[in-house]
Amino acid sequence: MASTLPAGEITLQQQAQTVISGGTPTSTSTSTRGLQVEVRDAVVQFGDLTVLQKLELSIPAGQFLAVVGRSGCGKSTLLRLLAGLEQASQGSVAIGGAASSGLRSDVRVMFQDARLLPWKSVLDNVRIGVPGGDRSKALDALELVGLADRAKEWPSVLSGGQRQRVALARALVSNPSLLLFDEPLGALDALTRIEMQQLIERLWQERKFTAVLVTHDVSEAVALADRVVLVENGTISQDTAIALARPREKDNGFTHYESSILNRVLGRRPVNLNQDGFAI
Ligand SMILES: Nc1ncnc2c1ncn2[C@@H]1O[C@H](COP(=O)(O)OP(=O)(O)OP(=O)(O)O)[C@@H](O)[C@H]1O
Repeated sequence: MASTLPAGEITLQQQAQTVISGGTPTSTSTSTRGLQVEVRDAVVQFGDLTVLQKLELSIPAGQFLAVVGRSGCGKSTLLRLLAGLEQASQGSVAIGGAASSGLRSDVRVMFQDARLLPWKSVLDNVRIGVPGGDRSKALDALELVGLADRAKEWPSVLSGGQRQRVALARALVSNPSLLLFDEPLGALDALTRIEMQQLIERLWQERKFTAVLVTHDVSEAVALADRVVLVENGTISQDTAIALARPREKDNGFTHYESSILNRVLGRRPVNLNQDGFAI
């Protein structure tokens, strides 16, 4: 039967076999090291629409990078390019020094919707992400996200935040070296969102994977990232290193970064802030 899905879309079952599992698992190693990412002159087009235009981006191993920008600017396209789900028509993408040619077992993606398989238990959803469906590793991953006691339940009885925790466990269970987050917290309430941010930050610090977070929320980007890049007109138009200690407080330094990036996203003139965080 011909597929009725739009181009580029994949079924839940295919996701289970590809994005979630990252292609054919090749390793059960528990040691994680972040992968370096190099994007050179990348062009991505959909028909007549050029979404990424000679984009250059270099991410050192282990860095936490956030990608912000207006809706439709190409953030998810960039993430999909790194995941091997899109191909550049020009330019190149190298992950860990190797030219990217599709899905890799050491790269995982976490999306805004948890994309759990409804006919599988919480535990079995996490087992999808690990070579051989290793039960004890899946339980360990559920423990990491605080949901080991829900292992036998169906995804349908979990809250939205709990489903995202399961998705995080599934992304982490094979110890990826590059974890790509596409607005994973966008649909969560404010408190759950902060808890999930703290969880992601803690796991990133412990596991030392390279993280790329696409988010609409500049505050979230400044809270989590070592560096925030703005995508505009198909390329990186602003690149800001966030020199703030962790865990980050919403103090004047935080507000300074947040306003400067937000003003640029919105195309406003730069605002200088006094030491109390007020515009001058
Ligand atoms: N598979 C596709 N086929 C055709 N057009 C596409 C495809 N994927 C993305 N686009 C188009 O590319 C542009 C960038 O989309 P993308 O999802 O990368 O933006 P975004 O910055 O992530 O947006 P948002 O913040 O709203 O999620 C949009 O105009 C979108 O319609």
